[in-house]
Amino acid sequence: MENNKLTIIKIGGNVIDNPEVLTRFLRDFSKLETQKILVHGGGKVATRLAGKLGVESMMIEGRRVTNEEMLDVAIMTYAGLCNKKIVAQLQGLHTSAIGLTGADGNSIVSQRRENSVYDYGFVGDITEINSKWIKFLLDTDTIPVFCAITHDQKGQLLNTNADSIAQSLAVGLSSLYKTTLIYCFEKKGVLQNVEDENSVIETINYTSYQSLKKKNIIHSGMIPKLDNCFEALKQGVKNIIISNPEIINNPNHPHTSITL
Ligand SMILES: Nc1ncnc2c1ncn2[C@@H]1O[C@H](COP(=O)(O)OP(=O)(O)O)[C@@H](O)[C@H]1O
Ligand SMILES: CC(=O)N[C@@H](CCC(=O)OP(=O)(O)O)C(=O)O
Repeated sequence: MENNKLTIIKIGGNVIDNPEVLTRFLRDFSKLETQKILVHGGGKVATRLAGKLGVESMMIEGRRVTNEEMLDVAIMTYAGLCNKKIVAQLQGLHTSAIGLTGADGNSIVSQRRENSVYDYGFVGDITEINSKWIKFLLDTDTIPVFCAITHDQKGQLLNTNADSIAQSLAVGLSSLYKTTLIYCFEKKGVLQNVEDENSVIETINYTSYQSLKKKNIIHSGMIPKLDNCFEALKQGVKNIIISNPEIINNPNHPHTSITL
């Protein structure tokens, strides 16, 4: 185990929602020979369960509007169903994993988003990462598995985008570890043409990002993801990759590297 290297991987809803892809990913993830943290979303699962419970889903600019009922659905889905299934599979792979919300161990503190044009409800923006406690877990060979729920230190849980959680963890831990941040989703990387899997853009810097956005080559969920990448780079994270889960056991697999 390389103790000064840390790999933070975020998996999106389309990976979580496909049991075969998830199982294969977790098997490869468990074999990674660096320290590691897993962050997962599950937006698609939450939307589906909310529908079954008669709770309407609304997204604005890639973020879920979260009223009290939707917050309950988010907590049940992310902190319960998705998180515990992943942790159980990791235990089955003989790794020691612990499933966490930001409230557990006071690991991720956020504040309710107030100064926005829209009222997102119970949505939190991250203000602090408890790096010392997370390092303690890593030092005892425990793999933290974070879901998309944080807390405000006043007793309130908040829904927080999983891409932002991965970004903040990478920023908070990059002074302690040589940190690599990998966003895994269903495509091989950021694509020149979303319909063509083989059009992976190898490198994106801030200038090319602006131009790709203007041409609408990059849109919807990819915009907040890349905003998170550039924020992480600005705050000292050195290595950021976007690809699909196959990147974990094959570094030569196509992927997009994000640079400043
Ligand atoms: N140029 C692009 N290359 C790849 N995906 C893109 C691009 N532009 C927009 N997208 C969209 O971004 C989505 C990924 O964002 P999101 O759904 O938030 O990811 P995640 O599954 O990690 O939560 C893809 O499903 C795709 O539809
Ligand atoms: C505030 C906000 O938008 N939270 C997200 C958290 C889940 C998430 O990020 O899931 P994916 O990574 O699968 O999209 C949501 O409820 O959809």
